[in-house]
Amino acid sequence: MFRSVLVRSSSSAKQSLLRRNFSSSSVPERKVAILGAAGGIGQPLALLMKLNPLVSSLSLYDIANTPGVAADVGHINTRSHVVGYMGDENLAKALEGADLVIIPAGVPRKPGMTRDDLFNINAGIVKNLCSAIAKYCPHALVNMISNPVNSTVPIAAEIFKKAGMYDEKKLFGVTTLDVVRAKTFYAGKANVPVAEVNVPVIGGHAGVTILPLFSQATPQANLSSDVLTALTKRTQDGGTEVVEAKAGKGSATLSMAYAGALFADACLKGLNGVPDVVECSYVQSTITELPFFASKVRLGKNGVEEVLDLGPLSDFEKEGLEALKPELKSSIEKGVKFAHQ
Ligand SMILES: NC(=O)c1ccc[n+]([C@@H]2O[C@H](COP(=O)([O-])OP(=O)(O)OC[C@H]3O[C@@H](n4cnc5c(N)ncnc54)[C@H](O)[C@@H]3O)[C@@H](O)[C@H]2O)c1
Ligand SMILES: O=C(O)C[C@H](O)C(=O)O
Repeated sequence: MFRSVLVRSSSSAKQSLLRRNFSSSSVPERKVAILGAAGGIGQPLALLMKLNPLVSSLSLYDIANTPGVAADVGHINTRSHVVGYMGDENLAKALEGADLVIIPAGVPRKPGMTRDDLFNINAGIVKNLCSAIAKYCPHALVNMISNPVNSTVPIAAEIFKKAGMYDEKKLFGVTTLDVVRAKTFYAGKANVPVAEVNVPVIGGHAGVTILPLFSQATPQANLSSDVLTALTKRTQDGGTEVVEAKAGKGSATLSMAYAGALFADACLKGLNGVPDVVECSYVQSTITELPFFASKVRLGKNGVEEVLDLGPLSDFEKEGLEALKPELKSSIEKGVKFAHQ
């Protein structure tokens, strides 16, 4: 019985009342689709996006269990209209009209695995979902969470190119969790209020390809090189720290949902014309010789408005930058090759 449109958040009369109320406000209508919405990240991310007043329509898609998630989240008395969709045959409806698609679909790591060990399963999932995006919402921004992000973003780009709709300004690998972690760990060591901390994180999203730039952290603190080395390593290993603590029950979900919601909110603000929205993200880039690279990005009405320069790096960070390039290059090439098989 759940093979077609599944759960509506409230009666159609109530919905049209809501639409009337909001159409008179200056907040544009925005449809956000989450693919993998019933998963460990998908559920709390659905909750956080339901709380975001910039969202008018929330589309929750998964291969299983979306009826319950949509019914549950849909009862929350916030702006958006929630619809759950399940199964391949409903993917088109889930995507049609989406302004932003967030993809946390795929398997997570277990202890002892690298993110690249997820490639064989997740690459195929991402390929299929991106083919559908190309068909049903080619103008949407895409926030890729599924790992290995260093490869899944290039896969998405190639699928979009094949479909003739690739716009490099609209494809983002979500690396916000690295920034969230760098801020938390830095605030602890620098003994400054975490809410005031900013730390850019560049490169990619796996091990040494994650490079926090503590030399650019604000507020600056006089930390020793040993402390900075340890902070860098902890940021690079943050995902593994969670995978090990969860002992076989998956990877970061709650902090990732928070990070995913932050990044999605920034994308929506950019789409809505809010000026000076800057976040780190893994995007098509020319600031290094690598075709995809995470750095600070200014978001605007069409997605990426500007990929910002790296700024001055310490000698330690310069070494880290050179050290990450071979792994990132090979992950990108692996993704590109897969998309053409
Ligand atoms: N970018 C990051 O910083 C970051 C952080 C944490 C996790 N991740 C990655 O996010 C992914 C999801 O992690 P999780 O903990 O939510 O996993 P999970 O297993 O709890 O949830 C994944 C969900 O995807 C769904 N799914 C599988 N195939 C699908 C398809 N074809 N279409 C739609 N949905 C599909 C599953 O049914 C499941 O509900 C993993 O690849 C993980 O490594 C990335
Ligand atoms: O570490 C993982 O496998 C999940 C995610 O990429 C993370 O950084 O937490």
